[in-house]
Amino acid sequence: MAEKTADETAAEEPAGAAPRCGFAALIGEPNAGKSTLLNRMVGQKISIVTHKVQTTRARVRGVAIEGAAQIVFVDTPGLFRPRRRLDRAMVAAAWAGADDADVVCLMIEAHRGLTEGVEAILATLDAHAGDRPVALVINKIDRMRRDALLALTAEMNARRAFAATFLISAENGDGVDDLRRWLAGAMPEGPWLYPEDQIADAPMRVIAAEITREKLTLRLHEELPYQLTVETETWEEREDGSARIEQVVYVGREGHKGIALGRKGETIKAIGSAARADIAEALGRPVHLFLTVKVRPDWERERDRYSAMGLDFPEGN
Ligand SMILES: Nc1nc2c(ncn2[C@@H]2O[C@H](COP(=O)(O)OP(=O)(O)OP(=O)(O)O)[C@@H](O)[C@H]2O)c(=O)[nH]1
Repeated sequence: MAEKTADETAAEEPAGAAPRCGFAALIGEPNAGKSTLLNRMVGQKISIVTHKVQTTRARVRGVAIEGAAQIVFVDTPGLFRPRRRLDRAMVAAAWAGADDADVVCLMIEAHRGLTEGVEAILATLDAHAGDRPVALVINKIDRMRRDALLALTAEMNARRAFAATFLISAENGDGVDDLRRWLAGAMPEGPWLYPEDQIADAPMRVIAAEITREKLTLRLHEELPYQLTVETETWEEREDGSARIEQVVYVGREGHKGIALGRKGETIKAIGSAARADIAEALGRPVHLFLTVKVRPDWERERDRYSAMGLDFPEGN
């Protein structure tokens, strides 16, 4: 038997190709399908998906492995015209994610095409992308005819030269493997950043809060769309292997507290049990979840609320 070389003993990656590893950012308007795509590529639910816009608040990352490459995704909040302070923090976080990445994917919705919002992103994109490759990802192709898709591909590429264009459906998986393979090839050569079994690096407390917020958003629909945030306050590992978690739901107004609690606390109870089930599944062990609803009219102006969501606090008014 031939003697082992240093390379063979060190590398966990598949033999043959040199290991690659880098960062990829998905940018796009709210609701483009970034979280759905990320969940599909990464294969685990780490960023919440709802029919609502602007659901991604924390900069949650996931890692996909493709052959000898590891792709670290920065899941960015949707990009839109900022109006409030929180909006500005989210937009700044999205661009910061793009600035950190080796490859940027601009995701648009097939049936909406080149919207004003996409135009606004294109106007800022070059300043952020520099020389790095930018791929165009046209999502939701299940909602559009093939000839119209080809026309949109041509229109977008006439507007800007993209390194590659992918026609995908994040929902049913069409085209996603091609995109992942291309991203893998675009990653710089270098050692892997994460061991293979560690695929989400968002702290579990943040993921647990995101899960509860997803349940609140699903249950409360139009009643309280963005004026709430969830924080994990305490997390206690218990001897029997379960976790005891206390979370606070911050709402903006007294009236919203009543909506979140529901009659005789039924709403928050249902939300709590749905969230508990998902958190227990994500953790792989039993969870005791305690939710409290608090009114905090100024939470959008408080620095601590931002750092709890993994966002920088924007200066100014
Ligand atoms: N028909 C169709 N719907 C999709 C597809 N991908 C995502 N969606 C839906 O589009 C909606 C938004 O998807 P998300 O993944 O939450 O979008 P996002 O870009 O992460 O949204 P923000 O977090 O608000 O920025 C959800 O209702 C998805 O089910 C797709 O390929 N086809």
